Amino acid sequence: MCRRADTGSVAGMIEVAELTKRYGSTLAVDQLSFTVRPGQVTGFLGPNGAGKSTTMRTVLGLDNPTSGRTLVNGKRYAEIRWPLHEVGALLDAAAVHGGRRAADHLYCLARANRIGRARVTEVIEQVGLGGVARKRIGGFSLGMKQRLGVAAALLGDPGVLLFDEPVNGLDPEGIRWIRELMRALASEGRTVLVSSHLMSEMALTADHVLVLGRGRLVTETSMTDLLARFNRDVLVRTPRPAELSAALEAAGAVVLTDPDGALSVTGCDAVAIGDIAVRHGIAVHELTPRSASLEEAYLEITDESVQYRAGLEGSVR
Ligand SMILES: Nc1ncnc2c1ncn2[C@@H]1O[C@H](COP(=O)(O)OP(=O)(O)OP(=O)(O)O)[C@@H](O)[C@H]1O
Repeated sequence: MCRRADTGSVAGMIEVAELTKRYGSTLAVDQLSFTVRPGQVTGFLGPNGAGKSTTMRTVLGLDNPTSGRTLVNGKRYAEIRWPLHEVGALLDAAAVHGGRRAADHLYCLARANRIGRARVTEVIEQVGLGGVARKRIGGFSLGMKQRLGVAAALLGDPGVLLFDEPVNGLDPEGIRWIRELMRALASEGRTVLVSSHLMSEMALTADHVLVLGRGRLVTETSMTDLLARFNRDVLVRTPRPAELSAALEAAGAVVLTDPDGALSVTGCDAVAIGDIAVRHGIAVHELTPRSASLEEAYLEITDESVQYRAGLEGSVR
């Protein structure tokens, strides 16, 4: 069961406030603010180099902000007495000591956080590594290392979890396992923040989405709203295209005629198009709302951010 820190209304929350991180002349994160809430999977989306890992590393106290702050359960990471009990993370699964045995790696972490050996056995079983617990990590596949990383993240039964690109390099079975795990953790009331550069991946896992572009928050929305925003047009097939086009245009729609005679209609939804056709006594053989693919939608959003920034750089500053 999920343990909760006694921190009032901020329990289970990740708060990023006005976070800026520079590496020399590189502005990795730029005045970034958002809050991640419990009980849902929050997707942290953005192209490579957008600043997702840097933000996560800062939340986990592995990097210091240039300015601004990050809080978990209302505290800076460094102020959390037994961190694994409050926040678990899977960052770079490959970054483990290959000479160690899997169980010993987890015992070390457990001891440092006052966690008993029984819990180590429990998480090893939970992630499906029971059969290789005494084996050296050096011989593990990436998928097994990923499972070991997840075991480490779950060790203290934390209410807040961060996963950085967790499906990278996994086989289909491993990918499904990670997705189901994240959904299960959120349904237990935990806060789950997961980064990805793939919109299609997020569509299958996330309830809520933060989109990052060049270190800035480009958009924050529910996955349902994001999908709805990218309804593109309605495909209409009719034996009387010229008459239906005229009727639709008279109602304010924009109508394009495809080479095969089908109509692409914007500015009018499928229901309104159907009603107009009936009013004019025109038969309709197909009426299909079309939306941009998720990847197209994502490219459109992140592209907007690039243009916006280019515009800014060329203006008042
Ligand atoms: N330790 C570092 N030193 C110098 N520059 C860095 C460092 N870490 C990140 N950066 C730079 O900061 C920017 C943001 O990188 P970051 O890894 O946070 O992005 P990301 O969205 O996680 O992308 P990716 O999916 O490729 O990891 C990039 O330009 C990157 O090159």
